[in-house]
Amino acid sequence: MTTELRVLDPLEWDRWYGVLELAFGGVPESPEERRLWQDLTEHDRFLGAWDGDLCVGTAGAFSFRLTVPGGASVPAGGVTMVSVAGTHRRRGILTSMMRRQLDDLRAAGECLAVLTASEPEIYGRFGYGIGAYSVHARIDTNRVRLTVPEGTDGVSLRLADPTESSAVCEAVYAKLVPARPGMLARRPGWERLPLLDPAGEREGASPRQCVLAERDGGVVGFAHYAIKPEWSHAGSGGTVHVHELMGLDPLAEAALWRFLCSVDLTSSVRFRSRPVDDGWQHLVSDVRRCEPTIRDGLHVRLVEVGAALEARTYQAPVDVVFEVSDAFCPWNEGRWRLTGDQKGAVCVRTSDPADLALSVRELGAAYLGGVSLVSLAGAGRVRELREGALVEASVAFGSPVAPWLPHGF
Ligand SMILES: CC(=O)SCCNC(=O)CCNC(=O)[C@H](O)C(C)(C)COP(=O)(O)OP(=O)(O)OC[C@H]1O[C@@H](n2cnc3c(N)ncnc32)[C@H](O)[C@@H]1OP(=O)(O)O
Repeated sequence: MTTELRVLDPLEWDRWYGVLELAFGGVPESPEERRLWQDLTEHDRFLGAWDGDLCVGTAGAFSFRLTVPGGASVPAGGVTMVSVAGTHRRRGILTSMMRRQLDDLRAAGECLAVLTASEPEIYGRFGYGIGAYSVHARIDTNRVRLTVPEGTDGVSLRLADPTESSAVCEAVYAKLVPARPGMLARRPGWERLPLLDPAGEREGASPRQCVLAERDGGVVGFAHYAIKPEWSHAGSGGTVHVHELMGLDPLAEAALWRFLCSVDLTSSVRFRSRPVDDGWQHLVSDVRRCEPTIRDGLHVRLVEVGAALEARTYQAPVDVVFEVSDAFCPWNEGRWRLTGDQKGAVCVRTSDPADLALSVRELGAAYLGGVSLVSLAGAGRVRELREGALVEASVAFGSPVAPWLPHGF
């Protein structure tokens, strides 16, 4: 069998997307969700695998800008909509699409590729490491109390229509993007993503609601949420589902959490995909009862090791030589000397002896500062060849703010 890989023709989008839908189980998406993804498709960066006139594989890359430690906004290919038809699986089609895509990203000068995975096992072989994790939890508001910081009462709250308040919410979001590694600057059109609320997918919950946090006449935070009422003979026990919560400062965030934890006729607040260092954990009286669960979030691939390591800064001075292995992108293989600090970095090829040996996958995991090189070494994934180099590099790579990607793509 030969399959041909080619750039997606906009006229073929429906057939192409149908392959993706089927690979994910065949439940049709709502027309509004389908329309959103069609509008966001960057056709010249999306690929189809064709067996004759049959589409059998899909993959795309969005043109993102990703915040890296130090606050720079770095071009990154956002790998998405990857699928292979069930009739054609395990014949190397995914591998051929990943090959073409990474070559294309490199040619386009993007030193990073990122994705969220349907299954974490798929992408390690292509050099992706898990660079950001997220937390899911459920606050039992009958049992768990919230203690908010002094000054929280200075934040006022106002219910708003999610669509009408989109611009002010986006302004808050935009201010937060440079402050946290892993966040993506919104491209035009992406402001529609948080408003996506297909009626058929609410599972008994209300339409999306919005509360704005305000101070001194300005919006300092917002939450998007839905309420799922529940009644039994014992009374009410509804759930608040938090879809997004963003605050410009701790008081705004605390005011929003307090509001969500005190919605009448509800007894729990559920959320998925919050940062691992989120403030709510320190506001609640009983974190164990909230059953926090950690999950892989953003997978990171250094397409060009040198350029990627130069694009971020380092929280402590570092001068190390990495011996990098990268079977899938051999142009990265070999020794690289990284020298850097909080102001900037230089990463160049060297023939000096190596201090640390690792694969590009571990560099991807450590890149955003949320996974320490020491912990990777503890699993045997990083080898220290010069005493002291591991701690030096691990400290330098760390980020005071945990990396986080608030949404999938
Ligand atoms: C960023 C995103 O879009 S995530 C979405 C990913 N897509 C999905 O989950 C949809 C459902 N799954 C699929 O469509 C397909 O099974 C895919 C895309 C995951 C894999 O496509 P295939 O063409 O079968 O992969 P391919 O044949 O290139 O496999 C390459 C290797 O990866 C392995 N592999 C592929 N998929 C998986 C998997 N889900 N779990 C573990 N290993 C896998 C294969 O066994 C193969 O290993 P080998 O080289 O040692 O034999």
